[in-house]
Amino acid sequence: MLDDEGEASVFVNRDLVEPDTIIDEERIVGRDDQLESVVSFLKPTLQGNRPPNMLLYGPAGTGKSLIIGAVTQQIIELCQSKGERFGVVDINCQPINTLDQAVYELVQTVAQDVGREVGVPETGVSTKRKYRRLYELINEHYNSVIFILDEIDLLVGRRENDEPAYSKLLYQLSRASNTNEIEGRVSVAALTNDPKFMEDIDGRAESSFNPRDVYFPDYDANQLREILENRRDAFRQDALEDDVIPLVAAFAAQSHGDARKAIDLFRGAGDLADERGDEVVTEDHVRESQEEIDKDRSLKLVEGLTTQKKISLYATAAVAHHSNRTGSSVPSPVGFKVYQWVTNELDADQMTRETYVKYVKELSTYGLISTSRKSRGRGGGMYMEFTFTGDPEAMMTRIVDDTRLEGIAQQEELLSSVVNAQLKEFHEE
Ligand SMILES: Nc1ncnc2c1ncn2[C@@H]1O[C@H](COP(=O)(O)OP(=O)(O)OP(=O)(O)O)[C@@H](O)[C@H]1O
Repeated sequence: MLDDEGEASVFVNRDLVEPDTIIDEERIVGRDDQLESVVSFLKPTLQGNRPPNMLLYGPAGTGKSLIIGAVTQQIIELCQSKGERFGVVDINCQPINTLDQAVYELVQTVAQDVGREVGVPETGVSTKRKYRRLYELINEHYNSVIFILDEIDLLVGRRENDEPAYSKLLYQLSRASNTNEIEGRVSVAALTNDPKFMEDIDGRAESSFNPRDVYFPDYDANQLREILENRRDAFRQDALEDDVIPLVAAFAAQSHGDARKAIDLFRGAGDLADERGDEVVTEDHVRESQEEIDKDRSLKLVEGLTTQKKISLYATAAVAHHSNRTGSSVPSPVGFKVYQWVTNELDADQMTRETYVKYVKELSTYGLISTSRKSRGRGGGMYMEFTFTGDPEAMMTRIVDDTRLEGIAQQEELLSSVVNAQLKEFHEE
């Protein structure tokens, strides 16, 4: 039974190992160059000039949000001391499907920051009106503004063959001060995991956005170790066995040097010790916690997906699994063809190719799939290539537990021949 005294915990400040906690600058490790670049790009704001736009790119968990967040926070404070208002309008594009929704999200973010009504309905009015409301709020409340668009590459929009939504948004926002729609100074910082993001941008958007690049490489095990050392005070002084931090860092370094994963594992090991009533976190807690994370990740992922995302993932895994070719990477055009075949068989709705690619790319944030962009050679255009980090067949089995896909699973041979016919066609084109 619960009692008043409660169990002693290995943590004294668990917040420090929560991924969304904003940390002080002295806890930031190994990002001096990036900090310096972002500071130098944004400095003109303090001198009354317009800063350049920026593209912050690099793999997940490498500090992009952290660095831009830390620098803009300082600028807010410095501006405040001069009686000026610097607006930081930060949105994550991952859950947003259309340009219209993105603009609405921007209006909402500003309205909340300045304590005003949103002032436009979410649906039933034009995107233009939403832009107008956005500019109105900004002009009334900020002297200068930065838009931070996280996971920008996932804002693709819905219409096939149309300019992607991210391209339109970047175009509009980055020219809003030239057209005097925003009276103060404006800059746009786009954050992405995709190193070749700019290749997909429309020429018009490219020239108005025209960003300065800041690259965020993976952390190595030493840097991860230092990041964790700097948060050691999340735990009671004597609560960590010596090998815990190096082991957590080593596990995280294996999965692409992602600091978020390191912090999650660090916290997970502590939680496990607490659950068991152990006073000290040991290597065993770390190993078990890592196993739990691996198991949970794919299970939770599949459970939480919408049917459309399940079908997209299933079709992609089917290509990887049934491919007779060496290597199990999946070219997105082939994955999409198989996705179309599966949706036809199921008589389910069919999304556009862009949406299919967006869904599969989203899965890379869970570390189950890695993505890279490929060229088909001269004039052949670009496509994404997906590679599963684990076993694609296990993934298919998980998804089939969703009853609607059982019918497909029973036609394994047919599925396999569809996959290989599509792969053949793709490679011969
Ligand atoms: N250099 C660092 N020093 C200390 N902590 C860090 C560092 N880099 C990242 N972290 C921590 O790791 C977590 C993930 O970092 P962040 O959100 O900035 O990554 P990101 O590059 O924006 O990733 P994503 O592309 O997934 O959004 C955060 O909790 C952050 O505090």
